[in-house]
Amino acid sequence: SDVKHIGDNGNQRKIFLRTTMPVRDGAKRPLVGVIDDGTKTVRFVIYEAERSDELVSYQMDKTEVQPQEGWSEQDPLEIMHHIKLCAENAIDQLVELGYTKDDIVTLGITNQRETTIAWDKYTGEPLHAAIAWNDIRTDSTVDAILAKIPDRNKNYFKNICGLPISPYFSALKMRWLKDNVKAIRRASRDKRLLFGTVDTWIVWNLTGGPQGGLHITDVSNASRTLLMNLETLNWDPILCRLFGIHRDTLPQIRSSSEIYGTVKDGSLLDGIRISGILGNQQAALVGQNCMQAGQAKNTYRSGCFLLYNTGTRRVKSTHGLITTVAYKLGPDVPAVYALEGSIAVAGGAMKFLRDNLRLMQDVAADTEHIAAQVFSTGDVYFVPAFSGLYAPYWRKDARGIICGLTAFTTKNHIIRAALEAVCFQTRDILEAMNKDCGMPLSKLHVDGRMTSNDLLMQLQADLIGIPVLRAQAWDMSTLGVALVAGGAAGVWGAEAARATHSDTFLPTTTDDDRDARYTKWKMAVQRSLGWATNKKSFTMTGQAKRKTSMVTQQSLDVPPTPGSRKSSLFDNLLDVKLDKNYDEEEYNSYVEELLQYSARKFSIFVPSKPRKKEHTILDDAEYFMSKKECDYGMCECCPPEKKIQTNWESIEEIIENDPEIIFDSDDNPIVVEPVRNSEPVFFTSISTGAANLSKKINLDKLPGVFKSIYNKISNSQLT
Ligand SMILES: Nc1ncnc2c1ncn2[C@@H]1O[C@H](COP(=O)(O)OP(=O)(O)O)[C@@H](O)[C@H]1O
Ligand SMILES: O=P(O)(O)OC[C@H](O)CO
Repeated sequence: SDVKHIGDNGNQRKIFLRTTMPVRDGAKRPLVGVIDDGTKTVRFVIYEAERSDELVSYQMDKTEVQPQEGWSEQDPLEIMHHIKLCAENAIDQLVELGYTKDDIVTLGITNQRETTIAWDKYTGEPLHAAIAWNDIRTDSTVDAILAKIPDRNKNYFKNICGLPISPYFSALKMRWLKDNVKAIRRASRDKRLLFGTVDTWIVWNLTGGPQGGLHITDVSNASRTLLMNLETLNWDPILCRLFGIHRDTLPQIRSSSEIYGTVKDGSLLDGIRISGILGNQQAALVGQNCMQAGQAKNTYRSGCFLLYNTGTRRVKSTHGLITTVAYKLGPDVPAVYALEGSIAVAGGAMKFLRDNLRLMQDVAADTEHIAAQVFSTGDVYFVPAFSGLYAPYWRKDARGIICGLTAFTTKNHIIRAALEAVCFQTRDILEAMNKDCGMPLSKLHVDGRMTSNDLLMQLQADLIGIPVLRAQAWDMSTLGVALVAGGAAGVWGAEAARATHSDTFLPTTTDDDRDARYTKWKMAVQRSLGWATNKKSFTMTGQAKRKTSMVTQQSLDVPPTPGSRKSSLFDNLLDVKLDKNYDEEEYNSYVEELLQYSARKFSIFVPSKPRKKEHTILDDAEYFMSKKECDYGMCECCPPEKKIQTNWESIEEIIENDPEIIFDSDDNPIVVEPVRNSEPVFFTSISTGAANLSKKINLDKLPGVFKSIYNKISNSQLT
């Protein structure tokens, strides 16, 4: 490696450690083709086996449709069309290099995760546009689901599937499709409905579609649906019932690396095997060679996703991260898990500044240059919570803000603040990861198109205080899946050449400096929370008066009689016919037990504050803004000793304990405040099969009936 010191750029001193790229040795090798369906683009990339730099590639942009604010759709047919065209164009380039299509021995597929497609099994026709991962139309679907869950706790099923209930994940999109699209309900009734993430749609079409196409997915994609049990690696019956998704409509879950089948679609790819599937962020983890527990990578694209390999251990995050399957390298080997911090908007903020505010013309060419015109953001902070905040906050009610503007602020400051927002969000994730894993990360591997921005990389190192190692190429996802597909096809050995990093960015700031800036970032985040109330999202999505097939919150007041469809909290759950694989008796007791714990027995612990009839939005805003400066010790009024403390725990607690604003049937806002005054009692011993439910209970408010039920089930003496 040679070391380069690059002169001052603003006040950023950049330090690179450059390693050399792998050298091609001239020998002809088997080829591995990769289909990469991203949010914005489709690519077809071809690798020579065991070589980490791509041989040829071809890319096409996709059409993103936004029929309403917050909605984001894609055309499933366009995805298949682009895959074929990209493959043809990439294969054309092979000829000039002395290869032919027949040298491609196998295919891998990597894809945007969570994006959901529904189609007709017999005609192959999509029944609706694909609902993209970042679409937030399911806001009210989330609320309807939460209304069925004790304390409206979005993390209630995290023990089972690793995820919070959020519009991000596929189950919500499937539920929305069933609730809102007649054709889908009809197809479901006629047993013609198939659901899938994009990998499933692609494989089904490539392997014959209506003529015997394989309806499969891999564990990494399945773990993003909110329907997969992380332990059994299969669809979880309780979750399927909760969301009202029948297992017959879901694909079979397979490993990430095995020969699934052969292309049979009459295209140029006909006859080639398919042997690898990975969600694009998990694929980047493999591509970056973060295959040991304790290694992590961050991919900066439209969104930003930090994955930390935890080996075969499922680490449950208590700090807002999600647990996901990283990969499973064969049907008979154990799955490897990861903790993930998902950031919804990273590069997307640059696109927003270009397209919506017209602050620049070309993101790739202009961002770094413009941001480097100023030494700092001038205390401007930009929280790009366009569709809420994902990890670690999981607040769908957050919205974007730019704060700290003065008459001195220019577009240079704002663009720089957008870059810093990506870095601060990454620090949010690292803080949570360090707490969950108990050991701070010592370096961060990065990739993704945004990493070509040197200023961003330097700011990232400065704001997290550890070295940032940039991968040799921006795209590690296609390399990762080429590796697992090549492995299953026997052409890519485990010890073969993997990607190496090419540049290292070292931190140049002090701890105090970065902590002070981070405190300001947290304050900005605080101000973005609670902006989008349910009322707004209802108006935005035009669903205000829509009747869903979900039970409404009112039905919580009906005492559940297990087995009775009408009074059951899990009304629509019981609507779904029992799968023939279920043991009916076991199943019924399972559901019954869940009902016991999910019904109003728990919900009554939501504080029943007397409703102020005259409550207005302004009162709520006042609440949000009150005492925040003091909470951070940054106010004018507090004694100096308070000001020096920055207690991250308490800040997180404040965020966690923020009130949520909901609206009653007359559209009056109600502030739902979490219980704060009394000590919660924690017990975890209620075992309900796959669901291991635990609940925070306020003993003072515990009614006698609950105590008897609890004592009966848990065989203990709660008095
Ligand atoms: N030099 C750059 N500086 C900052 N942002 C960039 C730069 N180059 C690309 N981006 C941003 O990175 C994202 C590109 O990611 P890409 O991989 O094409 O998208 P996707 O995540 O949709 O697959 C875009 O949102 C773009 O705004
Ligand atoms: O295509 P990307 O890079 O935007 O990836 C999106 C993620 O997979 C969403 O979870």
